[in-house]
Amino acid sequence: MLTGCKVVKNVFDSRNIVSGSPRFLWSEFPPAVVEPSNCNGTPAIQAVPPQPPPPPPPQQAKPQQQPQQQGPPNKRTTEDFIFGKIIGEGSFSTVYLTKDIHSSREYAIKVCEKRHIIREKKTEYVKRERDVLNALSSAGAPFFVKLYCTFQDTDRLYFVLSYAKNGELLPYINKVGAFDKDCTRFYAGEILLALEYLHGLNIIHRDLKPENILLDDQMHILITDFGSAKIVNQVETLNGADGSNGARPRRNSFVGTAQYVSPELLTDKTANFGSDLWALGCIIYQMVSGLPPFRARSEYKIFQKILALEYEFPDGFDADAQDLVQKLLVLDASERLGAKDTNGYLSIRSHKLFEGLDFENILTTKPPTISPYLPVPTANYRVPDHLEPGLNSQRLLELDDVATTISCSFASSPASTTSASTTVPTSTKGYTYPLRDPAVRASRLAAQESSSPYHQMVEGNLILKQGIVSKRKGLFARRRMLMLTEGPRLFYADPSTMTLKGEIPWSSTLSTEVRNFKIFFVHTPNRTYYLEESDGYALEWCKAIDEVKNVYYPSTSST
Ligand SMILES: Nc1ncnc2c1ncn2[C@@H]1O[C@H](COP(=O)(O)OP(=O)(O)OP(=O)(O)O)[C@@H](O)[C@H]1O
Repeated sequence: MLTGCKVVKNVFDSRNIVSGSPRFLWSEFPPAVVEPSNCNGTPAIQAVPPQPPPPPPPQQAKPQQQPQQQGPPNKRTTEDFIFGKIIGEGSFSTVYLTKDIHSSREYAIKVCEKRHIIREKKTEYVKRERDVLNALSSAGAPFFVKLYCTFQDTDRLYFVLSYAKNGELLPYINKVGAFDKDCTRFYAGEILLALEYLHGLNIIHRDLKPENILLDDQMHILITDFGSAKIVNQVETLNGADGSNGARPRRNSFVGTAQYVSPELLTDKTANFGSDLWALGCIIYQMVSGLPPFRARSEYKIFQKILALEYEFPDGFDADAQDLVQKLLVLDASERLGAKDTNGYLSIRSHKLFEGLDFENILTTKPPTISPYLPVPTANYRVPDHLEPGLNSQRLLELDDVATTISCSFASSPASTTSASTTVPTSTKGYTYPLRDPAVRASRLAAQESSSPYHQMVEGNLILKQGIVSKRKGLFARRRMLMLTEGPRLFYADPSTMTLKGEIPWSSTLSTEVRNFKIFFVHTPNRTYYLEESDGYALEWCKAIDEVKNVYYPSTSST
């Protein structure tokens, strides 16, 4: 069993951590997490008789109606906070951004409906989350969401938590596709230190995944979701005598986290500290490659792959990261790297992947900007010096027309994106986009309808440019037919199965970036699409997309 992390504790004890000193903040609130029963004399969670539909979410407190106080009250209520936007929703909770009216500090308040908790039998889950957060917050643990206090009213429980301003880690991985090595090193390092700390307090998280790793305003991690956690004092088993044992009943119902579950949880229904290290291995793999290592269409198949240790490293996977992942994704938990360390995870810390990372000062280190990992191009890129393959003269004429029309730079408002008939903006100068002659456009549309197998997939819009590209997510690439149409729309389909796979969402902020002759990016607010055109026509794609953008979003286009 892995215990103790003296080195880490010493480091952390010596500083004020993350967003403000926990001691200072605690002094503003009840000195320890207030047991709900202390707040207003009623038990934390109790059965309530059936009632009318639950009341609406907490209303904004009205500071001006508050009685004058000498500092904040000892017992908190919703009146002490201004409730702002919803920042997240769990299966039985809603998380609000709030502001403490006394200190003006921002907090995330997790609101749980008691009736829902009881109906869903989540009482143990909620209690465990409170207990673990309390233990961590009392210890002043960095890298974790802090629980400042809890309170309740008749219908709800309230957890006042530190606000992780930058949300979850997962969208950051998805946005860039895969982290570069600096980012992987940094975030893997912080997660490792968090686990050292957690395990040093004899707590196993048991549900570590990128969705449960939040980011504060400085982009340092704040781990959350301790409903599945376990404070270890004896044998850690998920299956207690009563069949519930306080653990989330997930043996047959892993909710979206099957990818990170350790083999021992599947075989023995036991979790140990090494189970979190397994999850760390999965997360490092995902940061480097873009996807978790064990993937399949069903949970059952994912479990089979986990038990068979069936996963692969895609081309371009960093060698140091690969070595560490291989040492963490080991079926026998006692053989995982770090499992035999008695003084923190020193063997993991000294792994080559972490070379150069200043663990001791990581909290005061500015996290690296999250940047995509760009595999070194392997092929020779040539400057295209002839016409685009596959384009016949008819198609070229179409593009000519598009370019001519666009160069008129008429002022049209962004069109709706539903169908060809409604998406053709009319120029104020008498031109019709995309072809000057509506009759020509109509005949090309008719030709497309009768000859293009993609006509339905693009919802009947006229295809302005299409071609095979490799669409990458991290280190994984898929062959796709990319189609730029009126609308504007950017569809992609699987050319072998002839199925529509998705669409790159257009908005005024969509932009392109050419990386080299083959590789280009399409940036959208939530994701950067990494596309590779194997014949070297990346620039042509960007030009076409930019030109179409000029037409539909003339005021936001830079050219
Ligand atoms: N302290 C916080 N700061 C910022 N966002 C948060 C915070 N806590 C939770 N969230 C956001 O709210 C969402 C819901 O969180 P919550 O803890 O209620 O549920 P969950 O753990 O994601 O789901 P479940 O309880 O069903 O497993 C999270 O996914 C997260 O994005």
